[in-house]
Amino acid sequence: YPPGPKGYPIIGNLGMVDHLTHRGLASLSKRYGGLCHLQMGWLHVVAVSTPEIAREVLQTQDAVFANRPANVAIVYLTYDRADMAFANYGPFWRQTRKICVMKLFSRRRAESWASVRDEVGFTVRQVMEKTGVPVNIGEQVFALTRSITYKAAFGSSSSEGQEEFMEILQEFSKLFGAFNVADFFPWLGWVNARDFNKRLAKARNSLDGFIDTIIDEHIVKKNNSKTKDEDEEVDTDMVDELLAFYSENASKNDFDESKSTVKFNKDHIKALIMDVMFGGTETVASAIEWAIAELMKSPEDLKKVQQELIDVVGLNRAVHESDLEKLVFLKCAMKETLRLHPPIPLLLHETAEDTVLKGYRIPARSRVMINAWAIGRDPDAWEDPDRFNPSRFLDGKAPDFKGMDFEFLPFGSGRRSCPGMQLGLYALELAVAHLLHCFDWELPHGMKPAELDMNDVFGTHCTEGCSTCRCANLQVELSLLKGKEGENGGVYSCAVVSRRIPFKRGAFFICLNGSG
Ligand code: HEM
Repeated sequence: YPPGPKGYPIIGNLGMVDHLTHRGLASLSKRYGGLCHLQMGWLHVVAVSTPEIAREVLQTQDAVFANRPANVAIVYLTYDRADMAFANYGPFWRQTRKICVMKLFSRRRAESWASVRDEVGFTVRQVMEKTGVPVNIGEQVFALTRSITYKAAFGSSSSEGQEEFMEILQEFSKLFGAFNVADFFPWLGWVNARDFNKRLAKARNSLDGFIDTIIDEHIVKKNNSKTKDEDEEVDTDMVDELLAFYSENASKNDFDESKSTVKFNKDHIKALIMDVMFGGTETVASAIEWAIAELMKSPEDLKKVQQELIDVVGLNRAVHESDLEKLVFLKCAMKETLRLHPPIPLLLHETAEDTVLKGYRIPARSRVMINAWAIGRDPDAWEDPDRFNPSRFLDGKAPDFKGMDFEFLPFGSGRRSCPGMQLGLYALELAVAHLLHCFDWELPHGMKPAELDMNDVFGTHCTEGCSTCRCANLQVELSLLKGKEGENGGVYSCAVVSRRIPFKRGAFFICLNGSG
């Protein structure tokens, strides 16, 4: 195996589970090199932290590394990987991805969504009402991207039910990241199986209850519009698009590239909608928030972006989509933000078979974590890597994020790269352009740019706080594995959960003390 810290018998490096973050793995790579191996129970974990090895994984041996790892909760909550993000590489994934890229994620389609424009306009009006008082940009933009994806999925006029849906998503994200012994020791699956499985079933039932009704309403609408006028143009949402492929009894095993037809059942539609909600909400919100934070910290660059907006758009009208292509410096600032703060800092892949990488053995079903965050700050690839400097992208030879430059991977590269890139960039650029064009910003309470806290928290940023972990930023959830509730010596699993970030990756730990 590649070099890595020595582990204990049976549990291996499970005690280092808190190192499975972009920062933790970057620090291990300083010690063990760009390819590092950890043994987490039965699970082999391989971390990749250099552009050169990333190229080998995402390009040279792309097919071997193109599966996705999934834990017990993910398999159950995605209807046995009936979605695109967690489906393993194969005919089902290939055909589903083709349809999603053509029908759901194209830039042309995004631009036709009134929802992006309307929601950005709504956010601007909300900020306007708060002129003179501090605005919580993070909360504001998370609400924005939540609304964009919700309306794009279910219909542009509906915000009814959004809160209920977000609560369901929140429970999903807690379960995706909850510590489950079976993920590390499959033969210990019985330890907390009953309670955990009950929670999983409850969460999936809530989603079924919510989306099945929406799908049924869409089917009725589709049948009615057929009887009215076949050629009439109707405003379609993602459910409408996917229903064009609907067949009640479709099965994943029907997917065969020799057949030209593709059929989805309700589970596929639900799982694909969840991909969009998880993939497209927090990623874009986090990028907008970091972009504003970095520009607040760098007033010279902020001034340049605002001057460009004045030159291109003027001050007598709002920014329009067609302006975006001309906003060269703004685009550079967005690239620089994604370099320093990739919203998905670790690309999670899994090997389909045994392979050899840089002379080391990598077994089948290894979890491969490509550290896009560390690679974006690699001192061999970037000059002054930790400095926010959008001008570095003015040079035509600067790396691009389209997937061919392995030192810059905010959207990944190769087969599993982000299919929502165009859509994500569109929402990101439009939102930042509007916020900087409509308002002058300053830090609250006389704070100086140098005092701005630019630390990040891996995976979760809880807005609720929690007394249990004595840390105001994290909300943790304990579930009793052994012993009595509240008594010392009881063994708990303790998952860091969050209200804000739907996709939590790996930041969990075990408490061995009943008092918490
Ligand atoms: C700034 C915005 C975004 C960023 C930085 C981003 C980044 C990423 C990254 C890094 C991956 C994984 C690539 C890999 O494993 O190699 C990914 C996958 C994915 N993204 Fe995005 N994303 C963004 C926006 C979106 C949007 C708006 C959508 C949908 C509406 C979306 C849907 C997906 C899906 C479905 C996948 C899984 C693809 C697959 O496994 O085949 N993303 N994204």
